[in-house]
Amino acid sequence: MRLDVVTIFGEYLQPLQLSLIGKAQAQGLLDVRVRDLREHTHDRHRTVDDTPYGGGAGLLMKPEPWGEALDAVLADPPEDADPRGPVLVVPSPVGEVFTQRAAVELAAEPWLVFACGRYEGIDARVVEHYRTRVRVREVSLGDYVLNGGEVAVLAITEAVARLLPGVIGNAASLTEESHAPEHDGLLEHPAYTKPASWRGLDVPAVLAGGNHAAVERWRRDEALRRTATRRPDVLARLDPERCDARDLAV
Ligand SMILES: COc1cccc(COC(=O)c2cn[nH]c2)c1
Repeated sequence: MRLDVVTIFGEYLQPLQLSLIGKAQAQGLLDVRVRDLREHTHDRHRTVDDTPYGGGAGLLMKPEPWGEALDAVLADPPEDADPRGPVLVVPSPVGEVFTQRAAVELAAEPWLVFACGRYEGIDARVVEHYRTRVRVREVSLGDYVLNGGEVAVLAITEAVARLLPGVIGNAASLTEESHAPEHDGLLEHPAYTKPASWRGLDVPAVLAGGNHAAVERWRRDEALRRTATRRPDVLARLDPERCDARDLAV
């Protein structure tokens, strides 16, 4: 997968060189290219922002540098690019809330381009213009505001890259975690490892009992119970076709 990131703070993306994502790059599973938006300014002060029309506090990112930067990115596609071009991902407080489903969708793309907004955001015409040329997804990590999109890019990139074959050693673990479609998006059950007793707290006996059907039943019950108490919105999405009577009794 090819990832292009356009930003004025490239150093924020350094963590992508570490650990699993760094290893994925070394293995050629990921090709991360960071582009400095200021390379696409031509005034002495390398200006990327200006005051908003209609007044209001703060500054907005000007459209021209973004147009030049994104055109330069699109002019250099990877060999395996989709005929529709990349998905342009714009982290933003006004975006669709990012979910594991979105991570799975983005992980299927050969090419993602991230636009990191700063200040109060990017002139609306940038997204408007690029919607006519590529698929654009404005994505929010949640109902809070960051100073820029870079931190969101780190989170989205990690969520997406770990789904790529070969990035995570044990692919089986991907299907057993919270929000995994294979588990109906439920929250994961509590998990335990040795010792069997710790500070007077014992591992639930069923887990050491060797009865795999009982273990699976316990895990499903706990996942349903946890989801019902902490994320009723997720439980509400549960496909009734995939529940048995006992599921609904929990
Ligand atoms: C593109 O316009 C803007 C404007 C303001 C901040 C940002 C950075 O993203 C976020 O704040 C965010 C992402 N998910 N949740 C919050 C982008």
